[in-house]
Amino acid sequence: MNPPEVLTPERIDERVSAAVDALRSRPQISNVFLTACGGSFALMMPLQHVLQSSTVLEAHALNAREFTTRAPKSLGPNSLVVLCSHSGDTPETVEAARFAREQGALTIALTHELESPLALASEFVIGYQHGDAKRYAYTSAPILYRIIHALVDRATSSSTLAPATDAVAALDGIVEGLLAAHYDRADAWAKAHARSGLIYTLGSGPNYGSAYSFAICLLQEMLWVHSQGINSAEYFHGPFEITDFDVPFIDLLGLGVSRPIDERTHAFLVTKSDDVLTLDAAEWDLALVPEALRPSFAHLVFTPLLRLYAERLADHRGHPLSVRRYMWRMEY
Ligand SMILES: N[C@@H]1[C@@H](O)[C@H](O)[C@@H](COP(=O)(O)O)O[C@@H]1O
Repeated sequence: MNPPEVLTPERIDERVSAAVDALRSRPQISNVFLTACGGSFALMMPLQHVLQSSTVLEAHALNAREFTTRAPKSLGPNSLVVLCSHSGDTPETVEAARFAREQGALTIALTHELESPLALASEFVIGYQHGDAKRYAYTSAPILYRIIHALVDRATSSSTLAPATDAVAALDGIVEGLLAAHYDRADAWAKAHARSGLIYTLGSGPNYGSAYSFAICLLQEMLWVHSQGINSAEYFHGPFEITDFDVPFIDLLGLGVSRPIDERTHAFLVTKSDDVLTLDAAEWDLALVPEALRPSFAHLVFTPLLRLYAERLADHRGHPLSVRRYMWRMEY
């Protein structure tokens, strides 16, 4: 059997350049809507963080159905709408692209399926790599990261796209090194949690999306484990009351301005739960990533690292990540 066809880096880079040129030449961009569903929506959360913390652009990360239902009054020809759908046929995301174009917004969509309804509905379409033959640098999240830095540069007259692109080029080495280093730990954690019915995930700032997608996509959707992705900044405002010695948590510790949020939560958590898996970005070798970018870059590492833990969990539970009860199997 032939290996599945993978889009080449050159082809992806061409599409990224076309989208970057389009957002550079747009006469005005005053707001940005980052919209998708599920795991693809989670990819938008760190982008909103980058835009809000470094530009005066109004930036909104919204589920695609929320986006079309709210029909933001500020959406129009001065808007950029960034969409993502792996399949390219999630109806809510396709409808969001159509709606955005009707309002005159510039639409840039990422999808793995270049002939899909989303690709046809969007003005600029960028494909990405996926599956065993992928390079992490050419998967969806790092491509979005590059595009958002082009927008930061436009909005602030800075030059972050080149260092962000260089940082992304280092992603494969960073992720592969960490996957090898974490394999035994992930396997032991997964074996210990082969019967766990519930696992919470915690993260904040640009890493909240990684915690959220791990909870809703990997644990709930794919492994049928009860979960919630809790923003560490919200932990003391309700969720900490369920903490107990035998309640499992995965706690993501990020970098930069969000780290004190994570550290405060972590310090409390480990005194009350004996079952905390801590993944700490401060332990990684990020020498090839400029220091200023490391806080927002970390999510590009957390997501594939968490996937290793899910894959080991799937193996120990005898529950492949591909199994669904309802999704894609019936009308809903
Ligand atoms: N884990 C995700 C889900 O969260 C999402 O609802 C669905 C549609 O996603 P997409 O629009 O990216 O194809 O598929 C994936 O399995």
